[in-house]
Amino acid sequence: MSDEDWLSPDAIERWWSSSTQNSIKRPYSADTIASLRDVFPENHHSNAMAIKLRSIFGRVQKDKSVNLTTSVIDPVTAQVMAEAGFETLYVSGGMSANTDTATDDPGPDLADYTYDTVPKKVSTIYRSQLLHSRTSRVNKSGKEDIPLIPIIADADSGHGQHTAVMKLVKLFVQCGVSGFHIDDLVSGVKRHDGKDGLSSVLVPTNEYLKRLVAAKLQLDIMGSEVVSIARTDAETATHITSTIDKRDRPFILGATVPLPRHFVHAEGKSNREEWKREAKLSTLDQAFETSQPDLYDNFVTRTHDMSVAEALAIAVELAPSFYWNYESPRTTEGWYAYQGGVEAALSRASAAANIADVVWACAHCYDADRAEKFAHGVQEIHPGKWMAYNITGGFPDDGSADEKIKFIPSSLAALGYVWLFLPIGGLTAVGLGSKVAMRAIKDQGLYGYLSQVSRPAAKHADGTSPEWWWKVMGKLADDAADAIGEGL
Ligand SMILES: C[C@](O)(C(=O)O)[C@H](CC(=O)O)C(=O)O
Ligand SMILES: [Mg+2]
Repeated sequence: MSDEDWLSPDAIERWWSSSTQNSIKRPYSADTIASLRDVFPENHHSNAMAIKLRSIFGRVQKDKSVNLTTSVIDPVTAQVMAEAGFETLYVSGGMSANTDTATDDPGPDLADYTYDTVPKKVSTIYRSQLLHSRTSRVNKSGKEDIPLIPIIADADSGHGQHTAVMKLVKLFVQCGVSGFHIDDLVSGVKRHDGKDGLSSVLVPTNEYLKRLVAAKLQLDIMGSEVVSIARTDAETATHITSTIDKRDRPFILGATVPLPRHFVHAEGKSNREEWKREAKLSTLDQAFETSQPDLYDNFVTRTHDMSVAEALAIAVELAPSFYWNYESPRTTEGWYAYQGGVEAALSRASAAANIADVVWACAHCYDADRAEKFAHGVQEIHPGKWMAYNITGGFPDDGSADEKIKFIPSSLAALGYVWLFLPIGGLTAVGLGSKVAMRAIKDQGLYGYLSQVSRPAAKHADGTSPEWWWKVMGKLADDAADAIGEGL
């Protein structure tokens, strides 16, 4: 878009009908975007990088392959990953939380860091790539230019309501991101020990979509091609904050057995487990079908567009003795019990696919059946939609699944997944790699450093040794000094 067209709604419409933008259904007009824009466009590097990312996804989709990456931790890992031939880099919120937050306070992955944490990491990695690319050109080392690698980053739950999401997205774009993911979680409530059966807590579908629309609105305001990835945690979710959205009705659980006290009064793990067993949790529709099979079709017809509260009233009108209580299993925070699974993830991804470029059902571990169900479900409604997959762990340590593991990327590619990432792989690799080197320095002193660290590094790893920074990178500074000359 030229600078003269920047504030023209017609030009914005034309951009929206281009191949990178035309699959998105926006609930706002080009006039609105024109009126929200600053007078001048910012000249974003991230636009060029985002187009590169789009072409990588487009290419792997055509080739029926998948782009695989892992987390980049710092400029050194970025450089090592570039040399290894990675085509995308992932800036993980979890790895940022563990190592380096904007407030300097590391901790577990709870997205409780300030919202500039991940964008700042993106900025460091992006700028380090620019520097390396300049060096490779200035030194004309005979090697090919070091390519700039698109960065995909973790936007967590958006760090607040729509204005926070917009500020976060703006900062990401300014920092040189090429893609980011936003999820449907309530921030900061992950239990790592699974206490009380609590895993992930979702916001209603509507709130999730609002986050994604806010993100797209900000991208449109900036004229940005950055790729948005809609992550849903519905596959592993156990709770939801509200029952208001009718799209969440099939997954809200209620008690089918009246118990004298509600769930919150059952104290301790075993009492809570027992409460849930006795309450015989079920969704409203399943409960009604089981208890009133003859009335079920009528119930479905009358309630197809209703939330649980509305549908429950109809259920009781049709069968006054019917019992289903979605209030009694609520937690002390007020969260409702939720039936997570691939169907729930599909319900969210199908809606999110209208407003985001990529859909992703976060599962942490590989499961062939769920990966297939999700892919088929998405592709049936949104043919050609880009899909992502993540694997954190879950494989047996004894090697018994190794042969199968080798084929996971090609199986995912065959299903249409375009991006596969190992969020914690970068940190684990850095830790493991430096263990050998640190042990050598500790045990053998200077000789250990020379023989096992600095000499191998000088041979094999541009950008990782001080010699390299001095000699190769120093040429940039020397060239600048020559350009400035002796003074006028
Ligand atoms: C992808 C993720 O959001 C991350 O921050 O890297 C984490 C990774 C993990 O905890 O396995 C997540 O999946 O929530
Ligand atoms: Mg994260």
